[in-house]
Amino acid sequence: MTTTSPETGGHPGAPSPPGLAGGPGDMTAPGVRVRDLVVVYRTPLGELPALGGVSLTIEPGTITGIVGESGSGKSTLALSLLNAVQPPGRISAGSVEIDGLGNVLELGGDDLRQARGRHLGYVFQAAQNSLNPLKTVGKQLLDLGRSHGADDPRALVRDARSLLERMGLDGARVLDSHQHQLSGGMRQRVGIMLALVLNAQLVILDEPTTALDMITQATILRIVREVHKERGLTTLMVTHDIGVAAEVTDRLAVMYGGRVVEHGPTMDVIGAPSHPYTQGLIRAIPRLSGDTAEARALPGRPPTLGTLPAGGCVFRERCPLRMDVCETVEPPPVLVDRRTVACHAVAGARQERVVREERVVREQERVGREEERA
Ligand SMILES: Nc1ncnc2c1ncn2[C@@H]1O[C@H](COP(=O)(O)OP(=O)(O)OP(=O)(O)O)[C@@H](O)[C@H]1O
Repeated sequence: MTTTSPETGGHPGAPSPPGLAGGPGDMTAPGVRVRDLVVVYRTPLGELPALGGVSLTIEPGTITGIVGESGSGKSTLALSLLNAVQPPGRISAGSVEIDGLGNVLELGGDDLRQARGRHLGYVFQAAQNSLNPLKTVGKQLLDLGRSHGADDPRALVRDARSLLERMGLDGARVLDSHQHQLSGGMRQRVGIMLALVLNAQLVILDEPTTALDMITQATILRIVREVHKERGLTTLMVTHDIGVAAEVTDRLAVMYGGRVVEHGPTMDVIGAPSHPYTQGLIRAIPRLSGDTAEARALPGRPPTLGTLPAGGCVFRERCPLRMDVCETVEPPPVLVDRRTVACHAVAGARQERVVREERVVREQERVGREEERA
């Protein structure tokens, strides 16, 4: 994670600092609509897509988890929500509509800095290495507050201390410390504090608990949930750990090869995964699948930018349900049992079920008519 703004070099922070007009009390959790988002990275093989047309609706007030294997595009998607993809990457198509902001991909310069400052709080991967080594955490906090118009530094410090203490740290001591005086886990919690302290309404956390021991991880997840609820936020949490997502999120988006392959209520997705990739992910984690006798790793490897197939389904090489159509046609997301799933086999099975159910209804109607006539 990093809390460093790609644009300003400072913490991008979060909107609506204490005392700022239009503060958190006036705000509601924003919804986010990502449509047909394509992000490419320049490589020796040319520009290759890390996101291949992602569409995802994040409901206001939810904690949405983004899960998937390494390289599936989770961080690229999180960066895109802030219009913060950096070279050699480039957003080449699509839109990201955030309530109250509009399409963030059309914002630039000061508008974008303001948007990040006032509406979006985030912690990116490697946050533990992103603090300024020359300044205490407290000094950096005050700089952050000043650059975002917080008019009550004492309230800011009070809030920061309270957040740090809730995460099991000595708040006053941490604020007086320089980066080198803090462990990696402590710095990670400082990053989370900085993302939350200015009351952003949309908070994006990229792997907030990696490198933390289990107890600290559980504490952080509890705080994220509590603060989310207390402040009425919309929260997006990127994690490669589906167990973490199960504990804290309301909704889950599963990514593979730069696509969202399944998205729906967390309990539904984990309890009865639809997409063959999600099924494989869950089967590989006995404590989620309940199948403690047998953790079955997904066969094969996830694709890299260079090995992603140009057409058809990106998962087909590893898919037990592979059909001819998967070779050539990319499966569009379809609504199945309260969730969207991008899979020809799942869509086909759903279609067959619908046809069967329609046949049953027609048959019942026919019998009913005959009984009436008789
Ligand atoms: N700066 C870059 N230059 C070239 N390719 C990149 C760059 N950043 C990411 N990629 C590629 O884009 C794809 C998506 O990467 P991304 O970091 O978004 O995935 P991720 O799911 O967040 O992975 P991880 O869990 O390892 O962080 C990967 O194939 C990755 O190698």
